Amino acid sequence: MNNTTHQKDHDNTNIAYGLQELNFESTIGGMGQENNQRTVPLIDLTDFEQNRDKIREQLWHAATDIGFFQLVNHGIDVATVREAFALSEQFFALSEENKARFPLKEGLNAGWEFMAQVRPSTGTADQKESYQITLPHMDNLWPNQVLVPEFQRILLDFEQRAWQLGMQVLSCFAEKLGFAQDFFTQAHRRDSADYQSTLRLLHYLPLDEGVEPEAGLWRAGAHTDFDCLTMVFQKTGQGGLQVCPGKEAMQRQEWTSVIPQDDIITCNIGDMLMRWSDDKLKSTLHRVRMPKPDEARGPRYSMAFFCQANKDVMIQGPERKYAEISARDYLLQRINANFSAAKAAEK
Ligand SMILES: O=C(O)CCC(=O)C(=O)O
Ligand SMILES: [Fe+2]
Repeated sequence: MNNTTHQKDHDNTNIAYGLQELNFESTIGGMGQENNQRTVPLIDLTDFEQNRDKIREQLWHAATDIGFFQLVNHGIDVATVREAFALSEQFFALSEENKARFPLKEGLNAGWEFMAQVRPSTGTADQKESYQITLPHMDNLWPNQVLVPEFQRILLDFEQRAWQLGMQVLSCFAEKLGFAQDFFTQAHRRDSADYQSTLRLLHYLPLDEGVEPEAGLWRAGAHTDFDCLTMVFQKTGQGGLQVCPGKEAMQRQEWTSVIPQDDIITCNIGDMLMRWSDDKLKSTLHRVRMPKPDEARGPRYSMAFFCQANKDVMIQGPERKYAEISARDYLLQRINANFSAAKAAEK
């Protein structure tokens, strides 16, 4: 097989994969029903190195089964998490004019956007705004010391801590997949210009008093994540995240609520790691629903850290189930697929 044909085969595989994902996403945007019998496993990271064997098995079980797990005693102090949340709230409280000084850099996951994310599953914009930090692309995107004092210093430190914890979790998956323990750490090097892991601050908009939201609106429409591992920091009492794990749940459109807590991090596997693990680790569909009439109508804040392999890293599982693809091309393909689906939904 010559190089060109070989390349074409790869492309076809990738396109087929993308379409399959999309068809599936566009059928899953409805309300469905709740099933709160299922639970998301809670994994205690106390004395991680001493307990590595046990923790590795617990992580693997959760990630190959439901694709979601929660971490407790994870080493990021709750005061540090609250400090980051406080800065996030200060940023989103700025005037629109001030926030608009830090516009999202298209395709780079850096900067501020307001209701700009349209999900293929729903065809509507998520009822949220976000500010994303992706280290190589932050020129002109940091609010200064007058606008939000200490924003840059504290959030850079927080990003580093989140990265470190993410790499710790990924080291367990690396071992189970037969890779070196630091395999994913090398693939997510923070000092590289190809780094594309992202810390995203999220502000889901409050509901107007006495006005019921239109049907079909979501704080975050049903989706799977593109990355390897997502770590979501949430606040006690600010619920809404729901997961739909596996084929059976999907057929019945059954959604299970995740209970948020300040000192717990909710994690999920993304599509990139699912592919990298030859589909052993599960990237599970999830969404953030609007508050019900009897629930608090205030804003919801969360912070998500997305571990996305550096652009130049080649992705292929130990069993070579899928063609090799660079992390750059993989993400571009997923983003483009979403973009065309959003366009199609507008028509
Ligand atoms: O805010 C949350 O709880 C989840 C956010 C999420 O799923 C995402 O940003 O991909
Ligand atoms: Fe997500």
